[in-house]
Amino acid sequence: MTHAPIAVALDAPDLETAARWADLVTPHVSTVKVGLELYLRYGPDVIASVRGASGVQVFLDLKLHDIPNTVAGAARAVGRLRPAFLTVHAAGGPAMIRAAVEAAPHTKIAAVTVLTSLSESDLAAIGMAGPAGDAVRRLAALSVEAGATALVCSPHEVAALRAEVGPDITLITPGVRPAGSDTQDQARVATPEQALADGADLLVIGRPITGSPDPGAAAAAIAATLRRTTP
Ligand SMILES: O=C(O)c1cc(=O)[nH]c(=O)n1[C@@H]1O[C@H](COP(=O)(O)O)[C@@H](O)[C@H]1O
Repeated sequence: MTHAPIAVALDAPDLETAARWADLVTPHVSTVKVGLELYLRYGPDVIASVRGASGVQVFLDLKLHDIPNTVAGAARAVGRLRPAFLTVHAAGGPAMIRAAVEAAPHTKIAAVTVLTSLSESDLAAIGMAGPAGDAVRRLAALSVEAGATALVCSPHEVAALRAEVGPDITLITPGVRPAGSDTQDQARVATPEQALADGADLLVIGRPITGSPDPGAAAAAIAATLRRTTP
């Protein structure tokens, strides 16, 4: 059975829970994602714990955002753990993105464009020129120019970005919710089927899977809907 192009966000309060979720979902998905909550609590050891025996691909989501020299040092430090992806904020600018790319040559640097939790009115409040689609395209173009080989955007922008950046850039979409499920703190959302049909390569899904009483079954169910979407 092929693994669905899903990165399960292991946003757990403790390592035991994260490792259990990882064990349950890895038969069904390609990737597990370690974010700030786990990494700040447990540090590098968390990567080996969630990779487990399966050797599943690990996405390290630290959303680095600092001056280029500091980001280079941070990317070098975690690049040794060989995550498949490492996130940086595209708003850190081209020199920062390039510094991360050069410091972690074995990892795909994924530039986060506009957080999926932000609405048009949030963009206005922080003084970012919108609409969101335009901001995402602007940030994506400068990220790719700076050497990023992956981009994080919402499912709303993925079709336009695919047309803009071509087939070789990995497009990653959080803000994914199965039809009828709670959007929680996400603002720009779509279903897994829609995100995939619009050109996403990897769907980041957390609580719809990990909040389920049976995360393995939830991951398998979403994976099955994606198999029906793929031509
Ligand atoms: O970089 C990310 O993964 C990310 C970027 C973004 O714009 N929005 C976003 O939700 N994420 C992450 O994707 C995951 C979404 O989780 P759920 O909302 O529970 O599906 C969380 O771990 C977020 O940190």
